[in-house]
Amino acid sequence: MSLIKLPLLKPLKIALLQLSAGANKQTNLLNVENHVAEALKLRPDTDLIMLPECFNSPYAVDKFREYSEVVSVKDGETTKFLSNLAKSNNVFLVGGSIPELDPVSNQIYNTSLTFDRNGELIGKHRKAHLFDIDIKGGIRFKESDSLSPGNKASYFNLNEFGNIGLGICYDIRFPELAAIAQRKANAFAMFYPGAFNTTTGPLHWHLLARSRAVDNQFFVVLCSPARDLSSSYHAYGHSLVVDPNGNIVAEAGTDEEILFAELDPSLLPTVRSSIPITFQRRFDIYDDVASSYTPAAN
Ligand SMILES: O=C(O)CCC(=O)C(=O)O
Repeated sequence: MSLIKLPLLKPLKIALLQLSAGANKQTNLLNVENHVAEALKLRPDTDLIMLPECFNSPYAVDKFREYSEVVSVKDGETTKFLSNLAKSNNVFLVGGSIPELDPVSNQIYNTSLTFDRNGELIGKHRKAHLFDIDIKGGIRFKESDSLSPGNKASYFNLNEFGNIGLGICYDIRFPELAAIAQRKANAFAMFYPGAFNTTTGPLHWHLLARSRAVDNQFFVVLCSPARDLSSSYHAYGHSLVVDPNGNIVAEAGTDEEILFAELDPSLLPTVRSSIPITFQRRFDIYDDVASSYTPAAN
């Protein structure tokens, strides 16, 4: 079995900011700015900083429209803020997610924006799978009451570090997005800003992160909000970094925290030659998956 020829990429040093977000947007943005400064004080050689899902607003279906903004480096408050933050600190920034207002359709999306070191917007992902669940005695949440779904799988280029894929939270339950990033973009990692909760977090958070890592033999990075028991939604916390072998290499607790890790892409060829599933895929026998029937929900 031959080794896949991956270009020699640089290890990526990352910092995940596990933060809580309250009702005041300016306070939330200031909290981000302060934690970016703190992360870079602790580790000045950090290449990339990642924020959680919904870092500038409460995570609540009835609040998304009120907090939504257009995505525009010129006119969007949070887009401008993130762009300046990336540029002034000379870091890549995976900007968690924000409620986005599409000024043409008037629809709201749960959208993640990624910036390069010059503050250029290099990636935008609209959450493709909306979190509509109803667990008796657990949690009921219906994003589709106010949000619309995005309609594409996303992957971006981080210059000398290579390509990453990106999904948002519930997107992690659909292995196709990660597989597309690996197959189409040769991504070395999948990033998911994600706000699991105290019901589904203990059930599936680690399992899903490790599954996507093992499926694709790449890194999986999850950045959660901190848990805030005074808010209506109790985020799980436990921001996580999983290596291409499915090992958890860094994990946060439940409070606000900065989690550091290094993603070394030289691990990928080693893992892929040891257990060669990446080369053994049988697309000749599963090429009709996308067109197969969808069972009715009820
Ligand atoms: O999939 C889950 O259990 C949680 C998903 C979620 O909280 C979200 O998509 O925001």
